[in-house]
Amino acid sequence: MLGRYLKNVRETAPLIHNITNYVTVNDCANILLACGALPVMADDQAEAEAITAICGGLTINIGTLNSRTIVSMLLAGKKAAQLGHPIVLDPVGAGASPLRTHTADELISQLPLAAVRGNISEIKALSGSSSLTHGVDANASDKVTDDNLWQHFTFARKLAKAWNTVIAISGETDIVADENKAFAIKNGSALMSKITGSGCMLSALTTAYVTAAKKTETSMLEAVAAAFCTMGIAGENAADRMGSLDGSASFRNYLLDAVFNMTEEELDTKAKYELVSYTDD
Ligand SMILES: Nc1ncnc2c1ncn2[C@@H]1O[C@H](COP(=O)(O)OP(=O)(O)O)[C@@H](O)[C@H]1O
Ligand SMILES: Cc1ncsc1CCOP(=O)(O)O
Ligand SMILES: [Mg+2]
Repeated sequence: MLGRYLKNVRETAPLIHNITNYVTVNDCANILLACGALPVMADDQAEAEAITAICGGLTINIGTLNSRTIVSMLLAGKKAAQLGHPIVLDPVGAGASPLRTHTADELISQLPLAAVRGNISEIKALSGSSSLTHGVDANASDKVTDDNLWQHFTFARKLAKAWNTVIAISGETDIVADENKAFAIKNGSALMSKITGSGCMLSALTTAYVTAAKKTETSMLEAVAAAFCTMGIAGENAADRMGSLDGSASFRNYLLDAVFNMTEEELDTKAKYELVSYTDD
């Protein structure tokens, strides 16, 4: 059932505006091209609104935020909201410094977000729960496991309701939730945490999928889950390709190749998830 969301991306080829960090910007542009979308990176306040206006969706990634780009994020976000374009926020490093946490809080309170995609420590830091973000990586003590899965479903659901968005938490087990339903996704490879950018790429991919979902009037929640399964399956396929002399640089290339070569059928058959619908309040 998720394969059609990849088809939607390839058929609509959405142009995505990314205000993102200078560490992984090239990977984000390439993964958008690999899935069938088109990227444009633009973070100057003099053009942020104009670029947003010609695009279909917006990614805001605070990975290397600064006082200049924060203004651009808000300008582009407000323009996107005015035009009804989906916005995905990646709160990279929220919890690691007051600037990151306060900026992410401000973006969440001022913008209508289609999804907030972060690792568990970033999302916990923004929820007000205690969390020790490990720089831009999740802290091992925050990990989602089979034993605490239901606690995290409840946590994500409450936050989705409070922020009126899809909460998309990545890790070995991903959680993608709105206030009514939640996916627990088990695709992926441990090698994905050995490269920088797997989370940023996933956020850009998520923007492509939700923008295509908006254009085709399909489900936002399922679109985010489809982006997560695409990334996870791509990680598995890339890991399968690793030779004896391959390391993290090859893995990064194989990951892009795997998204480029992903088929709708593969997404349907290899996606590993549990879908929970809530019946109570
Ligand atoms: N140990 C793991 N096993 C399987 N997949 C993983 C693992 N760690 C991360 N991933 C995958 O890597 C991608 C990025 O997630 P994550 O590392 O949590 O983001 P970030 O880089 O923002 O911290 C997601 O698709 C996630 O499912
Ligand atoms: C290392 C680093 N520092 C600032 S942004 C960034 C990239 C983070 O990328 P990801 O969250 O996808 O690993
Ligand atoms: Mg990240």
